[in-house]
Amino acid sequence: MKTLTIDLGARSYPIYIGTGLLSRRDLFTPHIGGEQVMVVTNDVVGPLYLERLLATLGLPDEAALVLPDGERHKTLETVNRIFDALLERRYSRNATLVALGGGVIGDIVGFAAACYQRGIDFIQVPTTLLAQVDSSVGGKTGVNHPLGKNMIGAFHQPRAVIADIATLDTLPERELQAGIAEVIKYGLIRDAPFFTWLEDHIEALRRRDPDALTYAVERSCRNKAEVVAADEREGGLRAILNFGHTFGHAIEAGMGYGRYLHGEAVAIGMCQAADLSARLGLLPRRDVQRIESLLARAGLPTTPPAAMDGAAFLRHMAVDKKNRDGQIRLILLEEIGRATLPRPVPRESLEATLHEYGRSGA
Ligand SMILES: NC(=O)c1ccc[n+]([C@@H]2O[C@H](COP(=O)([O-])OP(=O)(O)OC[C@H]3O[C@@H](n4cnc5c(N)ncnc54)[C@H](O)[C@@H]3O)[C@@H](O)[C@H]2O)c1
Ligand SMILES: O=C(O)C(=O)C[C@@H](O)[C@H](O)[C@H](O)COP(=O)(O)O
Ligand SMILES: [Zn+2]
Repeated sequence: MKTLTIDLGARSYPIYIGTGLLSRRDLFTPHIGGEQVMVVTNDVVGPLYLERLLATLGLPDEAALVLPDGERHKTLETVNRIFDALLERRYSRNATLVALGGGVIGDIVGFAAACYQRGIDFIQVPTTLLAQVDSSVGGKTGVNHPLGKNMIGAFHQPRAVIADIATLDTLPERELQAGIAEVIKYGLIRDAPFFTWLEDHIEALRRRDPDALTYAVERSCRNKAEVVAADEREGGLRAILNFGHTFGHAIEAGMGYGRYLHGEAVAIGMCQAADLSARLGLLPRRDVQRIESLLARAGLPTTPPAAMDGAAFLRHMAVDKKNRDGQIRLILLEEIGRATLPRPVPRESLEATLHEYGRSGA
């Protein structure tokens, strides 16, 4: 097992990465403050891993809450179901929530923990590659609004992240690929040697080679932890973690939540952001091809759906959280391994990228 620490100055918390961790009670107990614990999961992950986790924690079935699966349930209504359960079961301020699942469960449960009685503890137990490399770390929590992705949320850090790589054995291939998109993102924004490593090991990752997976999770978490430690609330540097997301979130909201997986939408968005970077003379065109080629080898889409024309993109990008004074700002690449901070871009260049991808779209 590897242990990383995310250091936020006044606070820090561990990220445990390894196999068999769902059975390691000793990893959980130091991060549970009181006697009341609720494990929140969904109806896909629950049947796979809930019984084992409850046994590890010595909890009865009544300590669990099973929510419906899917991005379309990442809503305030679902968060309210957690509040209902906490209140009906008389959970106090020193209770701990345990989020068992992918990024959707982690974001929902984290947000419920941020709000219930003005904030209770929670532990992230991520079971998708995407959640293990990205969403479980860093404290962004929240839910979607029909008009915009993750529009209602809070920063609320978990007490610990416990990433059991063995849970990835049951992950559907499409979900694994979606997670690889966020892994590739770290190579693009701040870790060129990791990008090269990914070019050499993408097939090993896709066939779930345990060493390759463990290495990718650890290196991704290390990158994320360093960025979040430097800028917890996205005053500056943290925005680079949003590379490709301005386009990607537009696809998720525009197509209807759940039609495109988050990682798929981000993969397309990273191609668009790379193209725009080249148009603006920041990134060599050959690097755009290198990026598209690696994403395609990962089994990811690289062009947007035909239904997302330029106008649809611009409508959704108009509510991006990085906008200032109503102006769209984008993260660009100066080279593979070096991202810019968010910056306004000339409208005609943005429209040229949207037009180019509109023409090639599936
Ligand atoms: N908070 C953050 O910093 C952050 C970062 C990246 C993404 N996100 C959010 O994360 C979400 C995407 O997360 P995701 O890709 O994990 O999707 P997800 O949570 O929907 O999980 C994907 C699917 O896999 C299932 N699943 C989970 N673990 C499984 C397992 N071990 N075996 C079999 N099936 C399993 C889930 O039930 C679901 O059907 C998006 O809402 C995105 O906005 C948040
Ligand atoms: O942790 C971050 O910061 C990120 O931006 C990570 C992203 O991969 C993630 O999708 C995040 O949820 C996006 O946040 P948002 O603020 O753009 O909603
Ligand atoms: Zn993301």
